[in-house]
Amino acid sequence: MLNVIQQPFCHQNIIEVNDLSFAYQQKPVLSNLSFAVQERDFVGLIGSNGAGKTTLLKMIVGLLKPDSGSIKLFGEPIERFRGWNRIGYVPQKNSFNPLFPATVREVVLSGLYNKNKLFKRVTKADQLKCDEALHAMNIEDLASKRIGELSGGQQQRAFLARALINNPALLILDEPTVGIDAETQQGFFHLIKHMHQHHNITFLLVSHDMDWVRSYIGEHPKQESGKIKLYVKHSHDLEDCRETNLTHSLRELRQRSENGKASVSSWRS
Ligand SMILES: Nc1ncnc2c1ncn2[C@@H]1O[C@H](COP(=O)(O)OP(=O)(O)OP(=O)(O)O)[C@@H](O)[C@H]1O
Repeated sequence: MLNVIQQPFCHQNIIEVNDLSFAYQQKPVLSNLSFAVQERDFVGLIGSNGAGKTTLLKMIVGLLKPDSGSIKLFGEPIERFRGWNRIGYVPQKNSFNPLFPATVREVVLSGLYNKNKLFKRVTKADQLKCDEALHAMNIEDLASKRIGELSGGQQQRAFLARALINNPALLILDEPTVGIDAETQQGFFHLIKHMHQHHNITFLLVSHDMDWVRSYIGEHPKQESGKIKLYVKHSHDLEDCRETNLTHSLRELRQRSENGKASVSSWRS
């Protein structure tokens, strides 16, 4: 069983996994897993094929129920959690039939629909959020293409735009660079590093790219459980937390007074 990460005074745990176990038809995949992710951590989840990384992410986003143990999101037990628009999730790469009828715009807009909004009409404000997310990912020109016509890297950007449309505090990415070329991968890693360092986003990333994980997060895992290792990097030195937090509060205050809420256009800088 893992030790829970020590919490510094100024950051909240936004994911808490406690004593989690899961089996597929009696085949155990995760046993007694415990860890916490703090606001503004970048967590790399590393493990061999079949270690249970995707299964873990699916439980964290509510697609699978643990057999035992508990999950809290932003301090709320997952069973009562309603703030799903604070979480952006990009599942493992889907391969699309080129004839799949949805356009990039429709795919990105679908990030706005949770259970409550499923049948809601798309408003002008929704379209604007979509434009901003497409702009942030530099794929405005692809908006009316069918998603299946896009290259792997372009699809990845579209799914990231879908995850960003709600301006989430937490991004959960499952092997986001699989099947895309080395140059696009570098661009993608550069982008998420930038989001982590400058836009206060917390990341939970499954990746087999050990070179990148080591170079950004560090050589040594913070925790290990079963076949899963967690590499963790906070976005700034812990001793700077007090000052950094104050800056964030002021920025938030300013954003609130200027336009009510933060806009995804600030992703692009
Ligand atoms: N729907 C399912 N039904 C039965 N077994 C499953 C199902 N999904 C996954 N498994 C099994 O559970 C184990 C963990 O799978 P999971 O996809 O979580 O691993 P992973 O660490 O994400 O692997 P990879 O690195 O290959 O993506 C594997 O042995 C897999 O075969």
